[in-house]
Amino acid sequence: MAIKRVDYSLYLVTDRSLVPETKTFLGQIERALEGGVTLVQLREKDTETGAFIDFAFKVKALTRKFGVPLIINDRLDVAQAVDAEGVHIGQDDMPLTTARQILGTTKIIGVSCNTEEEAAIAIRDGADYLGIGAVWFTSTKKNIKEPLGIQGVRRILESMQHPIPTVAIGGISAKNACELLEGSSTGEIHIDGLAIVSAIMAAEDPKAACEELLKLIRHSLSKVGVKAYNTVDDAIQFAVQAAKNIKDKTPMVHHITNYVVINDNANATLAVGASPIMSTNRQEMEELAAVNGAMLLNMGTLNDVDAMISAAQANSRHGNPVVLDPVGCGATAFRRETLKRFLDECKLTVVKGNAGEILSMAGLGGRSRGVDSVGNNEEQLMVDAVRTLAKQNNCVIGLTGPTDYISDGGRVFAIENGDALLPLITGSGCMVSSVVACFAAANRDDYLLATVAGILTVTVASEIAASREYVNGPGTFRGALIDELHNVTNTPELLAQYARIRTIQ
Ligand SMILES: Nc1ncnc2c1ncn2[C@@H]1O[C@H](COP(=O)(O)OP(=O)(O)OP(=O)(O)O)[C@@H](O)[C@H]1O
Ligand SMILES: Cc1ncsc1CCO
Repeated sequence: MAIKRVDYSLYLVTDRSLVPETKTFLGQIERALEGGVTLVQLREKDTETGAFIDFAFKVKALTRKFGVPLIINDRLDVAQAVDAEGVHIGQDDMPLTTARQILGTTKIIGVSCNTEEEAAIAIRDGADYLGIGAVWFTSTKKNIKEPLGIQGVRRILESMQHPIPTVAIGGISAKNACELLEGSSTGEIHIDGLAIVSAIMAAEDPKAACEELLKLIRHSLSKVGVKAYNTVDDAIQFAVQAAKNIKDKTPMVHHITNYVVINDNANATLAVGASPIMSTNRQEMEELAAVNGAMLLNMGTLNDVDAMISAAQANSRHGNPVVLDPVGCGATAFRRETLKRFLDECKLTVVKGNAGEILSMAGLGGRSRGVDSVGNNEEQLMVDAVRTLAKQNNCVIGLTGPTDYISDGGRVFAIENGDALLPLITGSGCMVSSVVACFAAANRDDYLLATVAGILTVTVASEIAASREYVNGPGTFRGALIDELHNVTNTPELLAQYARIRTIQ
């Protein structure tokens, strides 16, 4: 997946032996996903490799649909075969450093730890998260050492000099979830989520069980000071800092864009403080990916689609965000097929299109007219489209128009900024995508908020540009827009001053 901020809150660890007789293993996992689990670890101890891979593909199809990362226990080969988002390894499994060499930096690797020393070594060797346990004795794991209890978990948290995300595991249920989360918190460090086996796998109704657990976990996490980054204030603060980060990091943003907008895209990229490179030559894709901050693909004037796909894949291998602008994607069979290839063959971080394009992607076609926006539509339709597409494609979806809607499948933001001159210049949407790519390049911790920040920057800049007295139509506005992209990102407090953002539940 395009790695977004990983939500460790409710982490399902599977165990097929616990599934009630009247239920199926896959059905239990699907119900759990419906109930909101935020991460799934497939743990198969006695399944033959072929059968394990077959089953893992089925689980991957489900986790992909729900936009949840899939982690494979112990078996790197299976994780690679199904392109899972990561692996979880125990102390007796393959060493972390070897696993990292094999999987690279873009995959999540979690490590089980039972002591302060094990935690320190896993952090030193680059684990993405720790599974701390067993907290209590449990029927699902036989040969466990002395259980840690709540105080043992707390001791490990206290010992962490460079904290990374942690989940607790072992005997956890709705009965002890809050006590564990709140009791192990040190005030500064807390566990980020709970890994749960039997309370979900053996449940008669895993969906209801997960909903209850998630409510308890979220409540306790907010008590120990976890921020969800889902308010308008969060988005605005993020945007202000994110603009500064572009200027500090000056990331390179590789564009394969259309020939109508190419110069405006390069100038917009420079104006916000990033560095554009507009190469289309296959021979340098890999080398560029190694030094690149983000990749932008734009479908406006499609030429060498294979080169675009290999460039996107090279960037994903290097951990770079990939932004797609699906220009006119519903207009012709060729564009529909090309979009499908991008979705199937690339790991897209953000897809940003106008209303017609995004609705067409959501199967609500017929509303798309060439590369133009359809104008006003029901808000609910737009919100459902961005949220569902984000879940299905495991990425952030941005839909632009008079109001812009952005979702990562959970959170949804609406932006009301923007001047009516924007749709009168060709490629204003393409410029938005370029700027989103710049924000994503320099702000990799939350791609939803980076996308909000990118769209906000262009729309605020457009309002300021339109108000300049020398602007008297689309031509002068186009130049002024580049000026104001530069000014707004040099004084990003303007974003906070002008922002008209809403959250949608
Ligand atoms: N009527 C409007 N009023 C204010 N802002 C608008 C309006 N319509 C679009 N915008 C803004 O203009 C920008 C481009 O959005 P739009 O949906 O027009 O893109 P697009 O159709 O993909 O453009 P293009 O294909 O020309 O690149 C977005 O930032 C959006 O917020
Ligand atoms: C007009 C046009 N045609 C293909 S791309 C493009 C620019 C808007 O995306």
